[in-house]
Amino acid sequence: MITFDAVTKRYPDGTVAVDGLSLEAPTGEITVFVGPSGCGKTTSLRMINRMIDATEGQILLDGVPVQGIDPPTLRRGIGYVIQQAGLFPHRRIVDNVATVPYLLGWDRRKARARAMELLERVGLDSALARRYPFQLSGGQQQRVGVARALAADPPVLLMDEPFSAVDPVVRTSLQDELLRLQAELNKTIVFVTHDIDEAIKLGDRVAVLRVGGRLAQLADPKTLLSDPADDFVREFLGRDRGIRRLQFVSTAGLRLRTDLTVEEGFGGGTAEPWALVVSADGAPVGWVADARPDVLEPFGTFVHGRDSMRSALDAALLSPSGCAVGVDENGKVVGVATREALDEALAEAADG
Ligand SMILES: Nc1ncnc2c1ncn2[C@@H]1O[C@H](COP(=O)(O)OP(=O)(O)OP(=O)(O)O)[C@@H](O)[C@H]1O
Repeated sequence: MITFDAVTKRYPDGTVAVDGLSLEAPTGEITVFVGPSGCGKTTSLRMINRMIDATEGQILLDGVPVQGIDPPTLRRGIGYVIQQAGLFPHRRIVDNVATVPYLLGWDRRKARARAMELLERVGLDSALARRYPFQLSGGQQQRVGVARALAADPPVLLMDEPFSAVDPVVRTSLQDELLRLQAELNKTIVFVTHDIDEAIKLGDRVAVLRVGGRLAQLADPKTLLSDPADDFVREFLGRDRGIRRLQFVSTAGLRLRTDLTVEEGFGGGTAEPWALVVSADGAPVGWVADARPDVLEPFGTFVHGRDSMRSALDAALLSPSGCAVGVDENGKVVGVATREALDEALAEAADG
């Protein structure tokens, strides 16, 4: 656990970057620092590994003040990932990843074997190991950055806007990869971003900071969206807060109808204006309207019980029928969520 205890950082020119910050980043969880530019996120992060020293207050690592630990020893237990990866340009990828093991005096073979294992872990082809950083895409370089930070298996990982220099598609896959890795590794991660969506996706807990380095709110993402502490947090969360909150509402209780499907090739219809055509192996094929039985209309699916209400609503909006198709993990239709059922579930979500 990382504890900030009334931490203040005043730079020599008088700028107060962080002001009386107290919070805990629990072991094995991702704590995200988010806030507008200049609110002290990077300063707070760098005080953990003593790249910057606090002016007042203290930071404790599992109860031990970091101030009392010499920086090289401290940093051995703390991986650090920054924007644009910060790789050494003249070292091959494998040697970039093995940097810390080399510093720790591991023999070359063992360090390289560890690097190769990590490259695979972060989803990189082993053929890339012999390349130099400039021969990799931005997204691949970020993965190498993560692999390098994990090389000595540190219990703590500090990540400073690690994914903000890549395009949105790559960014999403890097975020997914981090969550997958974290499910296996259970590191104590402190992650800095200015992107509230990234914070909500990745954080077990999210600390919203305001300029001047003061904590505006510390909460899990669901609470943040449903119960922002004040106008600043509400504004920072953005306009579609209500919709985004639905990503934390399960579809397990969403009522499905099974009488709105027809088997492909059998023709006929249902008593309703719309019927969902389903293939012989159970996959959805398309919607047909009463009035135009020969035309297949588009559909949207969600995995019932696994995906969120946000996905179900999105699926409904993709189809002129206004209904969302519930499928199982194998993509087979389990039922249809009608507008009424979605309405009911949304009303419940609004109450809860
Ligand atoms: N070395 C320094 N000397 C003086 N002021 C500094 C120094 N480093 C940062 N600051 C100031 O401290 C405040 C917090 O900076 P910090 O980099 O921690 O913010 P941030 O939230 O990470 O910002 P961004 O999202 O723009 O990276 C800013 O006002 C910044 O200008």
